[in-house]
Amino acid sequence: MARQRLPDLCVIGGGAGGVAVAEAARRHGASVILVDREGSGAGNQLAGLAGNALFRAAGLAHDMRRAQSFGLAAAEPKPAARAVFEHIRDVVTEVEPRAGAERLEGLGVEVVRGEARFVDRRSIEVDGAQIAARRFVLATGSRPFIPEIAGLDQCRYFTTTTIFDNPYKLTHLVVIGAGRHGLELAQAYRRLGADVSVIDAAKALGRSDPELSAMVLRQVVADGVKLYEQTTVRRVQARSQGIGIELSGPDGRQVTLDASHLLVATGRRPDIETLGLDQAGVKRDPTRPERLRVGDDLKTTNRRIYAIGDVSGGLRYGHAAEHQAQLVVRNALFGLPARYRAALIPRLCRTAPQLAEVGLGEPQVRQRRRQDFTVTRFSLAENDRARGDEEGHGVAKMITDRHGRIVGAGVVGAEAGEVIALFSMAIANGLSARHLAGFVAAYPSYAGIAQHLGALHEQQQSASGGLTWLSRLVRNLP
Ligand SMILES: Cc1cc2nc3c(=O)[nH]c(=O)nc-3n(C[C@H](O)[C@H](O)[C@H](O)COP(=O)(O)OP(=O)(O)OC[C@H]3O[C@@H](n4cnc5c(N)ncnc54)[C@H](O)[C@@H]3O)c2cc1C
Ligand SMILES: NC(=O)c1ccc[n+]([C@@H]2O[C@H](COP(=O)([O-])OP(=O)(O)OC[C@H]3O[C@@H](n4cnc5c(N)ncnc54)[C@H](O)[C@@H]3O)[C@@H](O)[C@H]2O)c1
Repeated sequence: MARQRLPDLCVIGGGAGGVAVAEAARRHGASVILVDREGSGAGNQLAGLAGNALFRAAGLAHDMRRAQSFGLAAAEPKPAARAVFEHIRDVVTEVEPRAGAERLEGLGVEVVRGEARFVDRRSIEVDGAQIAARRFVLATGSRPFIPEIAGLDQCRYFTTTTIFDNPYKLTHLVVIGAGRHGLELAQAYRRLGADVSVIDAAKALGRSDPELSAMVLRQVVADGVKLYEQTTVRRVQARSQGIGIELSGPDGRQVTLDASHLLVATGRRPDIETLGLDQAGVKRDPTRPERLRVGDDLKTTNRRIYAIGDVSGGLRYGHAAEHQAQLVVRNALFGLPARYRAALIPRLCRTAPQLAEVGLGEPQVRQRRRQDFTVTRFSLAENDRARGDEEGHGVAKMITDRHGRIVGAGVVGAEAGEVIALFSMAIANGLSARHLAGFVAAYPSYAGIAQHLGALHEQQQSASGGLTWLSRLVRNLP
């Protein structure tokens, strides 16, 4: 057995979260070993980047078709599957080195390629070599969850990551799972010319505020995606040409779809099975054993081992993993308190229109004591930038507590992912609607939506009594 090493931190997994921990810890002078089974330091984040390139191509195709609304001749984009695939590959290849092992090594991180497995509470084994460390950070991400569907194991199907490796034309893409990933991809491939059907056993975009998700679903269906909700996939069958997919609808009606390709987008699960966690004393969540038991301080049941990013079982976003990385480094290196607040993490669905949410939504508020909260709404048709861009179909909602403090927001519309950042910052800093009303956004801009919501809230509060006595007093002054 090779000699043991004892760094300050050993990070397992070199994706979004692991790389962020390693970088931050090195900046503070800590010794860091990062172990990754691919050795690349890329993880699933490149899938996000590939998605972005695909959605941009799909957005352009859509704009070409609707160019007439802007006084230009509309044109059918004639997408070429291979050219779109090459575009996506080029974007990823350009960014990849920034996440790569060489850059980390340049920063002084020791990168070890291999599969990590705990041998006891303080050490792992990688390819026969043992590494003990003062602290470990689990950042192994997640893997696709593949449901048990009769015949699925006999079929070729894409997952939300492998679909980007496909250079061929998708004639009829059937997507199982209408969560965020399934719908984003369904709409994009539809706009790039494929026939697309999406099936969900429950409600499409069921994690989001239904009022907001309904606006997205309307557009996705208007684009020509066929949506089957509350529908079970009974069996899939590989045929000499394509795949047959047998469905059973909410009314018990049976339908068979003829697909050229199948995408399984039924969610993901933390990647923990091969880590030997029992040896390390890291326990699973008893109510959801596919997850770890992780506290707000991001520590597992072994206090020397943290879990961040997808493997921690919370919101699965690159920015969540990076935020958690900063908290862990503060705690592990300096003993500073770290408390992860999921309420600060923007949740973005990159359909068109985009759907972005942060903190509490209206459905959660309704479940709580509703009188303690105010929901302020603003139609994007009132925002001159959205109107000018022909993007007026949308709505923004802000949730405030009884002191006017912002506790949540949701936006459907163009650039929703940018607008939501203002609300995320407001929540992080305990700001209230008054602060939003008082900031100045450029005209015309989508950022103005946040300012308008703040101003609306203030007007509504003053109309309901708060400031009326003051205005009466001022009017009566000589
Ligand atoms: C298709 C797709 C699109 C997405 N789009 C977005 C987006 O637009 N915006 C966004 O914020 N998020 C997006 N996400 C989510 C985002 O990619 C993840 O939340 C993020 O990458 C999580 O970071 P992580 O560090 O937890 O895991 P990852 O980035 O997945 O990294 C995990 C790493 O751990 C390694 N590993 C696993 N097990 C072991 C082991 N035993 N030993 C050694 N190494 C191991 C893996 O090789 C991998 O490199 C997307 C995800 C997918 C799948
Ligand atoms: N508001 C939010 O909290 C929010 C919003 C969007 C995205 N997100 C994040 O994005 C992550 C990834 O989203 P995702 O789309 O990969 O997963 P997901 O879990 O959100 O969606 C998976 C979908 O697949 C469906 N499904 C599962 N098994 C099925 C089956 N056998 N047949 C048919 N349908 C089936 C589910 O009903 C669900 O709608 C989420 O886990 C979450 O972290 C969160």
